Amino acid sequence: MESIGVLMPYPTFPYLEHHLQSRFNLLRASTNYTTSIRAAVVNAVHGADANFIDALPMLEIVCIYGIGLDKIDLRKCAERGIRVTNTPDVITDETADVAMALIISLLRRLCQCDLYVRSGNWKRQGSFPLTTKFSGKTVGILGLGRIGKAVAKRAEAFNCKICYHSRTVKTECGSYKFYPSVVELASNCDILVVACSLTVETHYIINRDVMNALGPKGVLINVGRGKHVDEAELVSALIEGRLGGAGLDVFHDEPDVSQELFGLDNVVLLPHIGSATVETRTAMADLVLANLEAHFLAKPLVTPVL
Ligand SMILES: O=CC(=O)O
Repeated sequence: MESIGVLMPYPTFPYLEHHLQSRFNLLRASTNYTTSIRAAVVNAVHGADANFIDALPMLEIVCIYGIGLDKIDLRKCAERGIRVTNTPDVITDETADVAMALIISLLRRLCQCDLYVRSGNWKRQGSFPLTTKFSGKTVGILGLGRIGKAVAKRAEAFNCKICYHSRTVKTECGSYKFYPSVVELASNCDILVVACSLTVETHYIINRDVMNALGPKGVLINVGRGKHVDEAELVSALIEGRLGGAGLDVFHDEPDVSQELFGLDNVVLLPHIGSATVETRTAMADLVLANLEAHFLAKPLVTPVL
């Protein structure tokens, strides 16, 4: 397979680059090589749009090093008969762990606590102000797919009540209460976790009405995509005290983050680290490699999208 041209348009993870380089003809920029490129490895954040795909006439497969499909022109891939794979399952635990970390950091104000100790304020000013308990709260989950279910399982271990809104009722999750709308879900939970995929239907699904329904004591956690949330409305809701807090791993225009959020005490902001551990990124890379090899050996793809 050493002669097969595989394009990786931007750096990802040295382990993946090393294995691609040793097994394929790894090309890092498409210029001048377009006709020899038969596969592309992209991440979920930059994706593969119509221009990218059009520039590669011999492209047979797009392997996403990630799960989100919102930046991939799936219609164009389908038209051209280009196969698409992503890396589901292996990122579930990690992303759910980050959701839990955001909830606890936000409610117990762990970032401020850390600063309190480091700055010497503990010694100077005494005990840190009281915070909010997490165990036993009601957790509402938007999107009860793999990640949503993993968040629910973790929250159950904290004696939380679980409710959700999804496209369909999940009969296998009978102990979780289903709400037919996001506003109803938000009205009936303390913590709302966004764990659905970004589609035309879920774009800005967290709008002013949802934030108002969640209310001054409610908190929003987003481990999905920034564009699930109307970020300008979120800033207003937090500043005006209509929403209690937000824990965000994803933003509308990453890596640009609304500056107003920096000045707020009731937010925890992470740089899109849902799957960012050595263990998970290695498992994701192994899946990319397995899909590429399966494709070029004419075997069934391991995790096909198309
Ligand atoms: O956000 C990350 C992904 O979609 O893999």
